[in-house]
Amino acid sequence: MTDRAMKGGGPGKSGWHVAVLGGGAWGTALALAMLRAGHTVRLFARDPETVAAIGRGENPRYLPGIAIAPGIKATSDMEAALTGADCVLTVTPAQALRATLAAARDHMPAGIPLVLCAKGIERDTGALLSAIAAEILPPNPVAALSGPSFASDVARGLPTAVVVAAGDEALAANLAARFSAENLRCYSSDDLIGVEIGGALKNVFAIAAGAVTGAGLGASAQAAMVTRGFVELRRIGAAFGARPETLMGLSGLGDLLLTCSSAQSRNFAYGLALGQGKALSGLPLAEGVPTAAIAARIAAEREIDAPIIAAVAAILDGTITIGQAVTALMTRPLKTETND
Ligand SMILES: NC(=O)C1=CN([C@@H]2O[C@H](COP(=O)(O)OP(=O)(O)OC[C@H]3O[C@@H](n4cnc5c(N)ncnc54)[C@H](OP(=O)(O)O)[C@@H]3O)[C@@H](O)[C@H]2O)C=CC1
Ligand SMILES: O=C(CO)COP(=O)(O)O
Repeated sequence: MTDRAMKGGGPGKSGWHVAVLGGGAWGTALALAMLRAGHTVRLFARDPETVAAIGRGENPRYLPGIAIAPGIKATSDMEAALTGADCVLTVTPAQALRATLAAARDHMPAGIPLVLCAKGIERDTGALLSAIAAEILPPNPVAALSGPSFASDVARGLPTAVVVAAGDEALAANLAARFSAENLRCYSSDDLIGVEIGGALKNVFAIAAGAVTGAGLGASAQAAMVTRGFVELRRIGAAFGARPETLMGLSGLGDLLLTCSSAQSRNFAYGLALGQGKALSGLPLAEGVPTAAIAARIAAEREIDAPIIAAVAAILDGTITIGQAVTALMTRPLKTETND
């Protein structure tokens, strides 16, 4: 761990200056969580209206009805957000991470940890977010924060558990200790890739779960899809070098349970609309849409058996209907149940 990444570490932690990049639902919720954990927080939002709203103590576009504490200083000035930061949380969508880091690069303090909080795989390249960070900001150690955590729950201070992962175990433990607060319990992990894969792929199955519900396919189909989807998640995880036990944890099974069972999930809600044949334009961010396409490509290229991911990708690009996908999945050759 670098000196900057360790600064002020150890028992009796002192507050950090935390920069949060992204003024959407999750960025705002994490800013509140960081404040509660005893840090000073600057939040970068590219939209001046969001900055002004946070200044008034609200973010009605992304977290309606939730009061934003005055301690959160919002700005559209990247340099002002990053100057003097001890740690940066990147909370723009996965497909925007490259642009966010490029905009931050010239102002990023050397050696401070970057904590990736988006969930996805880059659509065009197949890169995990940690690989993008390492490419654009090689001097900064990288971590990821993931797990079952709806922004509105965290913003309200409801009890939530997440996992903070970094290749450097000591960094992960330091970040987890610093981010934890009364109602935010952060576990640590040194399986960065496992935690990233779990968070990214669960979104694809959350879309599928919403579609199963929306199309009225029944609770049995739902359970079968989530179970077999989890097998696919672990197969792709294994191909990336994720540890199987990581995927049994919060960022994997935990996040699947949450987002495959609740219309509060935007990915589930997207699938629900799809299953009901409703319009999809104008729906909130559904990270599983680009991730389904690239995950299907990765699975095909690496010859990983992932028929549900392939079906979700094909439904989303309009190649097949939900009905055709169900028929294809139900009529695959019978086989022994293998769960790996
Ligand atoms: N919401 C949740 O419950 C959780 C979300 N996450 C993950 O966090 C990530 C962000 O999600 P969330 O905050 O909910 O999304 P939102 O849609 O609520 O907010 C996205 C934010 O990113 C900004 N943004 C979008 N595109 C760009 C860009 N190209 N450059 C700079 N800023 C951009 C938006 O700015 P603008 O308003 O100007 O468009 C907005 O501030 C996702 O990967 C999601 O999976 C993880 C856990 C929980
Ligand atoms: O990742 C999340 C909760 O852990 C949020 O899920 P959605 O992006 O589907 O709302």
